[in-house]
Amino acid sequence: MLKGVVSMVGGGASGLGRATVERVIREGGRAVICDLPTSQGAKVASELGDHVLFAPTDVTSTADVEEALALCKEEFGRLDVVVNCAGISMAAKVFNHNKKLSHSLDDFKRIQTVNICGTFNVIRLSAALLAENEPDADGQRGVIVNTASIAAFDGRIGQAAYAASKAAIVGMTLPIARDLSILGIRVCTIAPGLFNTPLMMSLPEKVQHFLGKMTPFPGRLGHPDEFAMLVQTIINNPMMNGETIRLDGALRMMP
Ligand SMILES: CCCCCCCCCCCCCC(=O)CC(=O)SCCNC(=O)CCNC(=O)[C@H](O)C(C)(C)COP(=O)(O)OP(=O)(O)OC[C@H]1O[C@@H](n2cnc3c(N)ncnc32)[C@H](O)[C@@H]1OP(=O)(O)O
Ligand SMILES: NC(=O)C1=CN([C@@H]2O[C@H](COP(=O)(O)OP(=O)(O)OC[C@H]3O[C@@H](n4cnc5c(N)ncnc54)[C@H](O)[C@@H]3O)[C@@H](O)[C@H]2O)C=CC1
Repeated sequence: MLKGVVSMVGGGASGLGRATVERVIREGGRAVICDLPTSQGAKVASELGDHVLFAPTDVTSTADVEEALALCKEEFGRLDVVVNCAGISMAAKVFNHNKKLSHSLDDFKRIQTVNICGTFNVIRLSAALLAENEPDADGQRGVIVNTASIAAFDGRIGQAAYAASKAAIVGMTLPIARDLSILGIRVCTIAPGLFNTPLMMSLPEKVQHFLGKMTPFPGRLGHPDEFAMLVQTIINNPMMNGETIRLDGALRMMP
């Protein structure tokens, strides 16, 4: 049950973030979708009804995130849960001998900026609104769930930039949970394996096929709502804090 819970979902217009918004609404909560102006955020919000708002947001922008938080407070009066799903990916070898090509430094920086700095920016700005909540019997005021990837641990050929960004999210989970514990805000990270989303579909067919066969059980891509189910579990279990949870069907990616 997420009845009455107000959430803000970075990257909520697509894939895992959208599935999270849909589950929050199904379970009686409300949501603010924070996604790019060019995303499907407005369409998704209108399809899901009055309990969902769209805040055009680049998660790397202080002004955008502050505006999204102000909209949340104005329209819903509070914020209980932040889910950071916004993220991008790219693949390139650090040096491709076939093509005599070094990895673009700009591409490397772009991935870190969105995935690490975007996640950090949403956390650092939303903590104040979460902290305004009346504490529950445990003293809890809010929950933050971030999204890493199994690439943080099993990064493949071509995934230096992406894996680095996801390992950083894993690395900052515990210190941020420690920072915010005094306020009663829990922080966890999910490291998904392979899920059937538009981002995954951007992979070359050969890589998708190769990886899909790799998941021991179930031998398939995950359904985005299976990610959202774990978000709900984290929200509902007061003892889950400061940890990264793999959600991957026992997949350990090969090189
Ligand atoms: C249109 C390209 C878009 C790429 C975007 C990638 C987005 C990744 C989405 C991730 C979504 C989130 C998923 C997640 O968090 C969980 C995961 O991490 S799933 C793992 C995803 N896997 C990857 O990201 C692998 C990325 N690597 C590659 O795609 C390639 O290695 C790379 C593009 C970096 C290099 O390929 P290429 O330039 O072709 O290198 P070569 O010229 O050396 O290729 C020689 C030869 O070998 C084949 N090959 C190269 N890399 C791989 C590989 N990783 N797996 C299988 N085969 C590979 C290549 O196709 C050539 O074969 P030919 O027969 O000669 O064509
Ligand atoms: N699909 C998969 O198999 C896996 C995905 N992940 C991670 O899960 C997260 C969600 O991925 P998917 O749902 O698959 O991708 P997706 O591409 O379907 O959704 C990502 C959303 O993030 C938004 N976004 C991108 N940059 C943004 C920015 N600067 N500000 C605000 N929003 C931004 C996009 O507009 C999009 O709506 C990503 O962080 C990804 O790295 C991790 C492991 C596996």
